[in-house]
Amino acid sequence: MRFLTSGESHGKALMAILEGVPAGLHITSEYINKELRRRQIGYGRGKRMEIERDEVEIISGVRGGYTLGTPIGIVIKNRDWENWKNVMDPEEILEEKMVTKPRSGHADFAGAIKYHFEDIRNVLERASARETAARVAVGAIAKAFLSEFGIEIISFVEAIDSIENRFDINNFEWDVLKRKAEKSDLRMIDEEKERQAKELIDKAKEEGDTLGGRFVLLARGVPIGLGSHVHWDKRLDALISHAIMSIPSVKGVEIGEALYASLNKGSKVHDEFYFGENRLRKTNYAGGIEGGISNGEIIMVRAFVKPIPTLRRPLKTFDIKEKKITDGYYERSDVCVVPAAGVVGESMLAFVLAKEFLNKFSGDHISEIKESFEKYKKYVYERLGWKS
Ligand SMILES: Cc1cc2nc3c(=O)[nH]c(=O)nc-3n(C[C@H](O)[C@H](O)[C@H](O)COP(=O)(O)O)c2cc1C
Ligand SMILES: C=C(O[C@@H]1CC(C(=O)O)=C[C@@H](OP(=O)(O)O)[C@H]1O)C(=O)O
Repeated sequence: MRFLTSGESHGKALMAILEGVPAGLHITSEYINKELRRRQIGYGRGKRMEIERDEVEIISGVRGGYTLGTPIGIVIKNRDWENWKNVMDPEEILEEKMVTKPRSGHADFAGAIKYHFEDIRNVLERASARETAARVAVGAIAKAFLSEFGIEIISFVEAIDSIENRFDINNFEWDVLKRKAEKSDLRMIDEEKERQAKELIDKAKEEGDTLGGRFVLLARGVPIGLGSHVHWDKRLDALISHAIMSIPSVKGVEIGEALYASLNKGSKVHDEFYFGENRLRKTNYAGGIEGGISNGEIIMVRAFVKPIPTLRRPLKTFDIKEKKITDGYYERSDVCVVPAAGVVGESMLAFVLAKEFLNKFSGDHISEIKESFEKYKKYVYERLGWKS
């Protein structure tokens, strides 16, 4: 399974092609649109989200609501295109809106030098996280695939602008957590902490500043055996880290309780075996992956999101045309995108897990894959002496 996206932030549309989805998977645009909506609603977003109302058009690969096993093509229109078509027309630039002042923290500076551009817009349009809308559409399809096999992914915001408030992987209820995250526009699970975080976001906005934070991804139902120890590029933790790190503004990825593990003795952090009912561990500090292979426990990923680069009170910049240090520029911007980044994170994790699942249980039609999965499940239960 693989996908590509294309599209500029203020261009006509975003596109994605997802290849390798087996035939027979039920997909509707209504279902994908719900996921797109989840990415858009999030406390701390700016004016652009008031313009966009992301909806997918399925172009290919699906017929009568079921996948054909052919590449799936999707398009999401940019409503803002109407306001930018003179600037962004692919054939002719009808209105100059040259950007020559790079924002620290964005791709502006390095991109303009690398690609020999005088206009930074040629870089920022594609570096923009607008592209993540297409990833969420792809991720929705990956999630639909995983759910056929009882695999579910959720996310929540752990903290905004704070090292406090670390979630305890060994003590939580899945359904409660999911319900709380879904009902909140900051996707936090503790009402009081969320109230405080919103105050921080409001204050940052007032001050013309921005904020980062952390989100957590959890995947349950992942069978033992996705990924592999045999090569560096097959290790599941490495594949997941790559995918999550590729989300604009994510600067750190932690699998399981990596920080805690680095600070404690082995006897405190390794998940000792015991014989339970369909479970062999009491704890899950490893976050569901050992030796690059899923071990049947919940997969846990924590991502560290930096503050948004575009500041209403901009930092000093280096004007690449004038070749001098000067005041930065500001048009508009989000203030905090941790909730949205979490939803993108779900999509990226879903894609990696679906891909690895298909590597292990391949087949051209969902029914073939189900057969192979059921056979493997039976084998695992027998090996472990569990009741089915
Ligand atoms: C959903 C989402 C929305 C974003 N919105 C903005 C924004 O409004 N302004 C901005 O400067 N950066 C925004 N970013 C972050 C930049 O895209 C990102 O910092 C930039 O591409 C540089 O990449 P890097 O932070 O990974 O180095 C957003 C990121 C995400 C995930
Ligand atoms: C459009 C989206 O995010 C955008 C990501 C982004 C950036 O620089 O990354 C900059 C902003 O766009 P604009 O410059 O048009 O205000 C965000 O709104 C989106 O998430 O759909």
